[in-house]
Amino acid sequence: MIASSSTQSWIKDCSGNHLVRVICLEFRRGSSKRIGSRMRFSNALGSRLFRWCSRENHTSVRKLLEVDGTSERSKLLNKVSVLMGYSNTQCLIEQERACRESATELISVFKEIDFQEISAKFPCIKIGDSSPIELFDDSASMKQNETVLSENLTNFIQEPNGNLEATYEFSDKCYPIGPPLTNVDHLSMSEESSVTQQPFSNELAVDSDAHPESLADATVPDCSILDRSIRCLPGTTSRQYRQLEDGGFHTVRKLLQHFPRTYADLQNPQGSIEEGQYIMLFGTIISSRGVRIKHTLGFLEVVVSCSIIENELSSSVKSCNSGAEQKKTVHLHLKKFFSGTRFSSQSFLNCMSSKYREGDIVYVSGKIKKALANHHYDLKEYNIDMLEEEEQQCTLLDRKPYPIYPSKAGLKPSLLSISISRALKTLNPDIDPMPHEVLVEFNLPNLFDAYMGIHKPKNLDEADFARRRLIFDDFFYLQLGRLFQMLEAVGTRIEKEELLLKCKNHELNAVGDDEWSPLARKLLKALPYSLTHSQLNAVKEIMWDLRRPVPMNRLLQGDVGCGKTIVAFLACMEVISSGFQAAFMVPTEVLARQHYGHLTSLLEKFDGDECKPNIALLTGSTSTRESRIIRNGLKTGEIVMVIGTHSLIADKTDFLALRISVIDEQQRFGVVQRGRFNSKLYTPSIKLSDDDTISNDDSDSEKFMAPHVLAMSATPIPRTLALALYGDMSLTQITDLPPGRQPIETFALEGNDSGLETVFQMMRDELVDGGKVYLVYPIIEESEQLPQLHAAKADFDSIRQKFEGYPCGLLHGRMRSDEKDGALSSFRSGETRILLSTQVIEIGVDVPDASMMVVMNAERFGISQLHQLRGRVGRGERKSRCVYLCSSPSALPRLKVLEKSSDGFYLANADLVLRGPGNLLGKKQSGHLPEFPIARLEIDGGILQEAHNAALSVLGTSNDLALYPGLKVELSMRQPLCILGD
Ligand SMILES: Nc1ncnc2c1ncn2[C@@H]1O[C@H](COP(=O)(O)OP(=O)(O)OP(=O)(O)O)[C@@H](O)[C@H]1O
Repeated sequence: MIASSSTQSWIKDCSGNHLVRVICLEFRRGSSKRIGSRMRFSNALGSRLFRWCSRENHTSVRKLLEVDGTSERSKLLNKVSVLMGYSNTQCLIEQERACRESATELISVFKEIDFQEISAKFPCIKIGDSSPIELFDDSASMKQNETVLSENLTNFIQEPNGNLEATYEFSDKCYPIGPPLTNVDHLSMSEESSVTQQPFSNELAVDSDAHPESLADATVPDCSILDRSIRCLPGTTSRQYRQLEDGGFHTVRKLLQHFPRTYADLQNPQGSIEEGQYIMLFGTIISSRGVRIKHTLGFLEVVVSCSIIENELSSSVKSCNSGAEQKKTVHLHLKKFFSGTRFSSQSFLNCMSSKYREGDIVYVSGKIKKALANHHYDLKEYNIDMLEEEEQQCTLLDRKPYPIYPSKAGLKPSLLSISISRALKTLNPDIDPMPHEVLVEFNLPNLFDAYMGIHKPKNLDEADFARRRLIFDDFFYLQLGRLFQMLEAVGTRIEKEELLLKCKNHELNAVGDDEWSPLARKLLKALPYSLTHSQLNAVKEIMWDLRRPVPMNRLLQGDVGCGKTIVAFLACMEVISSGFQAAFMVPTEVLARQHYGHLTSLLEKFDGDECKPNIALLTGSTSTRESRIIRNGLKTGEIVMVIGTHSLIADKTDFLALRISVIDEQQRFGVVQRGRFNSKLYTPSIKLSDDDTISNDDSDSEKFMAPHVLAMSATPIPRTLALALYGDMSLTQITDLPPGRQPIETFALEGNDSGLETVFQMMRDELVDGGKVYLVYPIIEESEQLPQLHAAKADFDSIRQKFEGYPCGLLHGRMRSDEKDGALSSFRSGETRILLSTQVIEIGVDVPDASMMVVMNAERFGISQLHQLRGRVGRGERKSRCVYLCSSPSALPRLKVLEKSSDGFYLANADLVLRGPGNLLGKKQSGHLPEFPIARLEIDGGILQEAHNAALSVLGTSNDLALYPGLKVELSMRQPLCILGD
């Protein structure tokens, strides 16, 4: 071992005496501590030396000191001793012992060091700072630690009764994160030493069972503790940090939000054990051995002894007799085989078996493979969780539920469990940013108790209570973020309060139809029907919103065919009447044309030409010339309303004074697309006409405003889902259907030959009766991969032949838009009586006298989608029928749900439960649905509503959250933009 003389002198000069102290202490530790801690201290020493060396650029020393994770601690000490001029560690120790035997002597030597001189010479070296640098990478907390440590050291030097070992012990271990250190900062030395006398950080941090109040003095309230790096967790090795970080657990919060998938019952189950049975038992390791079978094969066998209660019958009989529970002991043999020369070596196997010590309490789960002998069983597919910490063993004895964690990113559940326990110990009881009144109002535990309760419950009720709080948080911050953003867009405090009031009380705000603008009243008059009760209420509510200077953000929701379109048209007329423009965006061209046709036909019925608004249709297939003219008209204000597809939000489409944007089938547009309308600002002072019946006096001060947004959803999303998705939107629901509608008779049949024949007969009857039939297909052309699927194009000829005399049409997404338009208008006019189509008709197609629908391969569609399709019939007064054909009988039970109910909300809930919320919206949309770590929308809707109310009341108290800085920080940590799904 060679080291340059300059290096040797550097080491000697800079810190020789200090290193001697360290080596002595390390050496003493070596004879008293367990392997794990020895390694940790070695690493700390090594890392510190590395740091010194690299800062001084002593590459030769760095090389010399290179130690891998498995190096012996003594090797490292030897290397350092040699560098310092001793022949080995033993020699160093002996020489040192001769002159400094006691700790007092060590102190006096330590005091002899001229720290100032050394610090001046080597500013990079913090004398006495033995913090485990490698274990931290949070630079902020590092700096804090360094300051505290150097202060501590200075204090220590000045403190005559200081104890070097205590200081070393204090500084060498990991530190509790941020806040406690700040506290230490304030402590006088005597107070501090009383803390540091204890073994580190587990004691400094919170005892899991301690009462919060008792800890309040020891910690500084700080919820940011949750977002500290996991590198602050005490007792974790560098390797474990790396593993955890690789698994995505970068922060304490991430760890704590890894919730148990279940809790094991501490009572080993009653009853007998049988082959093939899956068991979960607590037990004690009674032996562990590594056996080498041959050159390349070996195995590890751990035998666990578990005590179980005899089966119920015998137990009750015996307990009657003896008055005590009858227990029997079973032995589980857990074998793991290793192949390859390296892994079958005896030393490797011994090393593996040493991990399982006799007497250790473990939790074993797995499948009984076979009985080896009486009460001895071989286990397969097993998992073994070591209950390493005393606390966990207490849990066992106290019969508390034992949390079982799902593994993640290949991390062992046991590592996760231990790390979570460590994370819990670093928590303060006052990490909770939630206002106390919210906790009281909604009967919730505080966050500290919730984390404790979910990870270390005393009983299942406590776990449940904790879960409720954590679900509440998931929803609360989502709602708070959305509402907060909504308020941000509004100017004054009064407006904000008004907006919040509106969110709370729907019924308060409405404008009677006698107060509507002339255009809206004219449209109402032109309708061949009168509005239903809920249509009327919806319009009144929207009109109220339109008269306010703040942008409306409203979701109009209603079942298929309930008549949402006319509500939106009336809102547009109101805005146009006051001299502004309206945009109506739909997801498909077919729908855009249909709405355009519908509105123009209504406008034709207006008395007098002079007041007819100028409306336009702008879609992807509008010719360049025509779209240029339309865009120009919108820019100059000549065109007051445009109906179209995505082209409406294109950058080149500019409006002079866009005041409302209606978005039909809004869940088909992303949040970003919806938001793009907001960038099409308008100036309230610019109006297209002088006919201003709406007072805008109060908005004079505003230069620009975002347009009102009226989103419509034909997919009946359950209220909970709507709230989660659009918590920032006011919700209006149309709950009734136009009068005269008859329930659609629905049948779910197997699409075999006889099923098909039955359906064709039904079709014939319908056509003879003057009806029109939709035939819906899952695909356009036949597929070799999916031969069981019927295809629209492939079936066209055979259907035409089968129903001779009844003209057929074809409609699918690959047709040109004029062809699609032609197919639909032929069907509408009755020129064709059968329309073979793909699901392009699912959205909004309105042919009121279509009276029958047959859906081929219905198993390919979701329940909500099938309900939506079915909504294409039964839109008039004619009795309608819908048949779902499926290719396999196994799909029938699911389809039968549709036979029983035509309530879109009920079906959407059923779909939500069956498929999960993400799927309900389709792949493309599920990105906009927030992911909740613990909550499930399907079942936790009630808590979502409470969280929504809580968010409203918090913002009602403090619009900008100025009174709740903790909540604001928490909100920013939870990144509301991600929550929004963008
Ligand atoms: N109050 C009413 N009385 C009678 N018919 C009505 C009434 N309101 C709307 N309708 C008619 O009901 C049909 C369906 O209306 P509309 O297309 O607006 O429904 P929707 O809610 O948009 O449904 P979808 O979700 O299918 O698009 C239309 O033909 C419309 O003219």
